[in-house]
Amino acid sequence: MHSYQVILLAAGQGKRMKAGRNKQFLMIAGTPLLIHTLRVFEEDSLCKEILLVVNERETQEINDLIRSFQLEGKVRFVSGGKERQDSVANGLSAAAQSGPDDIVFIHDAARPFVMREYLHRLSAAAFEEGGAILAVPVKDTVKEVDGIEITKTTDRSRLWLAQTPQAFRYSVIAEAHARAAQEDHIGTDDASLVEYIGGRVTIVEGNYENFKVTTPEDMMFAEAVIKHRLEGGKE
Ligand SMILES: Nc1ccn([C@@H]2O[C@H](COP(=O)(O)OP(=O)(O)OP(=O)(O)O)[C@@H](O)[C@H]2O)c(=O)n1
Ligand SMILES: C[C@](O)(CO)[C@H](O)COP(=O)(O)O
Repeated sequence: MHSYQVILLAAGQGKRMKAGRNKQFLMIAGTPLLIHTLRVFEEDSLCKEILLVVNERETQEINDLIRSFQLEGKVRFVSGGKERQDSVANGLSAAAQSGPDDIVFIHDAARPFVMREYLHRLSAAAFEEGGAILAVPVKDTVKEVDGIEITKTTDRSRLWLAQTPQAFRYSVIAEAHARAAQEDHIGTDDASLVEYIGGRVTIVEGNYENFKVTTPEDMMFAEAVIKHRLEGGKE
């Protein structure tokens, strides 16, 4: 079992949620979204430290929130950046004392339902392979389109939906972000930056409950997951 640090990303604006504020503060079953996610890592004995990346303007509010839930034990605050990739880069800078083979997780705080068993599988895979991500098989047929015209139907059997955490040996992800910054290369996830420099990233099959809370209907799905778990579904 390999311990890890997690760069927990919470410095976005939640624009697609249309809530007028950072979605991390929105309540799911009476508890803020961010607290649900923080709790997972606070309670995981393999998690050594939570590098919580936040918008500087929200630091005090988030710090007060964390203390009110007594979840400050492993948290170290990091300032977020303009884009998600910038926030990750700031998190990596804060983790710079890590050894080259230390495992770093990068996780969207907007994914509150990741389960501990998957975190442990991911850590082992990242240690063995250098990089690993949670992902789930596509369930729908996926089309490429031009405007409204379908130009291609992709081979679904080879398509997976990337989730987070995405886990890497520190040296691997640090090099990938350094090269991306040097070459102004932007990726929508961190695995793509490792792929960009020819690095190996593997898949650990996760589950569909680990979705990213992004748009208003996701709040309904989130409430349903909590209800299912309270009624005895697996934690
Ligand atoms: N500059 C940014 C942008 C995003 N994130 C974080 O990255 C995660 C995934 O991003 P997303 O779901 O897109 O969140 P937002 O950027 O807040 O959403 P939107 O794009 O709708 O504004 C979120 O937990 C978000 O807080 C971040 O830390 N720093
Ligand atoms: C990293 C990610 O969650 C993998 O699916 C996704 O790419 C984040 O996208 P976002 O637009 O920054 O939420």
